[in-house]
Amino acid sequence: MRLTRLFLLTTGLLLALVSALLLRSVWADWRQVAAAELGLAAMQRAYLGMKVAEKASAERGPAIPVLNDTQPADPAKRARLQEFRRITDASFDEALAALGDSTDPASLSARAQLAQARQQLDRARAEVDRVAALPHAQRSAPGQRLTRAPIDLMFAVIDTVLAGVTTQSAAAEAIYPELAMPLVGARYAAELREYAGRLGSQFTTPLATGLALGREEQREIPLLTGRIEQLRKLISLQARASRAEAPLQAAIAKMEAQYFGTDLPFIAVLTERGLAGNDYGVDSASFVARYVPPMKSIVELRDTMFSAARDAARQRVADARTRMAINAGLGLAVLCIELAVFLLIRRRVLQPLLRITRAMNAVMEGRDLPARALARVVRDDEIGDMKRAVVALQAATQRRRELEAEREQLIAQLRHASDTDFLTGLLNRRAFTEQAAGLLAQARRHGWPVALIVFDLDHFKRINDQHGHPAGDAALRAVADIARGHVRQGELLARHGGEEFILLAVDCRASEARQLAERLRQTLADAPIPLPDGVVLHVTSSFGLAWVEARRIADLDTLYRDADRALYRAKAEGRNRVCSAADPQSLDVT
Ligand SMILES: Nc1nc2c(ncn2[C@@H]2O[C@H](COP(=O)(O)OP(=O)(O)OP(=O)(O)O)[C@@H](O)[C@H]2O)c(=O)[nH]1
Repeated sequence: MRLTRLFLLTTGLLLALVSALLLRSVWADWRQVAAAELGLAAMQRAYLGMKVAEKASAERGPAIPVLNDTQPADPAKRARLQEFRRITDASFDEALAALGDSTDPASLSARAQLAQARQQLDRARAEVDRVAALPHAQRSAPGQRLTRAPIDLMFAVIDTVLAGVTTQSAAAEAIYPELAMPLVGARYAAELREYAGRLGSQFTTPLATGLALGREEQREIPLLTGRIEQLRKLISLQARASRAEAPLQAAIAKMEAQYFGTDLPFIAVLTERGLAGNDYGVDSASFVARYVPPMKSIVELRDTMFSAARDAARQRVADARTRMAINAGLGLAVLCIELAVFLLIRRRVLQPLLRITRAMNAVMEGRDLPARALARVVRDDEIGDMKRAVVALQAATQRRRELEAEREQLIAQLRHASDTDFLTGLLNRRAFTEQAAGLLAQARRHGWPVALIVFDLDHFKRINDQHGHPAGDAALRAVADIARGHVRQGELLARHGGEEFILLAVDCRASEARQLAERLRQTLADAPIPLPDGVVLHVTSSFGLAWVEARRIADLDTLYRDADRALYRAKAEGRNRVCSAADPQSLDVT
């Protein structure tokens, strides 16, 4: 696998892994936050339920005077009842609004219980109004006790509301088991407040009507007192078991002093009096004024317990949020660092390595290095070392290539020099012999006829003698230049030695060879040759021609011998002419 692909794969896998871990951690933290918030919301709804119970309970206070009102009715009493009803309704509305659209089982159940309680309250209020509208004589007739039934209906409302409180409180306790004590304690305190109210209610009608305690009151008072004592013990047990903190201890002490220290003994005295006759020693209003205020200590205890639970739950929510933020922050930081490391490795190692690899390939293949590869290397690490090594390698390779080129050039020059006649620039005899062998072999292969023309300047010695050796050299160069102009592609022209030249032509018919020799002879004879001293010479040349068909090609020496013989004849026959080797058929020039 390529290094880049492996790196990308590893990077992707690691990033995916870290992201998955981060998401999992944040998700778990988020669930904890959500659960803590849900528990806190359930707690607050339970508290609103307790407030509903408190307000609905308080509504009984002004309902009793209305039920026992004489005629004509006192509008102030009814106005007071309406005010209390409004407060209860507002409390219901608030509790229902707090439940909102929540669809968790506890909220659904609490909503149903609150709705049921409200219906019960509506029925109870209707009953209060119905009974209050009856003639006073009918309501207060001994034995009728019509005024008690609506109050009993109102008690039922509180039972339903408190059931809803228990539902919400249990939902909160499930999330905050460690807060069970303050939550259960607050619930007990709410119940205690209710039973304290009910206990008081047992006296308001007898006090208002001036009657002794009836059978119902005689039955209810011990039951309620017993329940109140039971709740008192449960609350103190809860507080003791959880080593309640100072504010809670103070609230319990205050309740002990105020409600249990003053109200309950007061109730005991009134009960005794109510059982003995109808001389209670207090009227209804002063009973309420004396009995109700100490009950506030129960409500305060309830609120103290609830506040303790709510504060702890809020702290839990805040802690869970902080934990989630820290974990998410740390996770993100790890992700960013990982990404940065990957990018750094890619930029500082992988990409330079790729560039170096490409550069090395270029060096190996003899290509030019990319400009970036040759840029000044500033890095002082292993990658920098590698880059410098590649640049040095490239420089060495370049130098080697230049040396090789120089050598090749030198060899070519040497070869040219060794093949060339220094005076005329034509092939020398050695090179001619070498190349002629190849040309003859080629002619044999292709079935070409071959012609060899040897020509020699006439009386050249005289030129040397009369004009000097340099003039002879100039004449030789001039003749070579003229002869070069008659040579076609594939023909070989050389200075054979001294003032003798040689020309080998292949794929050339005998007549063409003869014409070539004649044309060259004529041209040389006609050409003026200026000498360095200003004299213009005319020189003639004698030609010997040997021509042979392909099938009869022997070797160069044989061909030369024939041509040389013909040259000899040309000299002998008077010079400035072309003589052919004896081959009447082939040299039949027309
Ligand atoms: N200037 C010069 N002369 C050369 C060179 N090579 C040979 N010669 C001269 O060429 C002359 C050849 O003379 P010969 O062999 O007698 O022939 P010729 O004078 O041309 O007479 P024929 O060939 O019989 O017509 C000699 O004097 C050589 O010195 C050369 O490279 N330069």
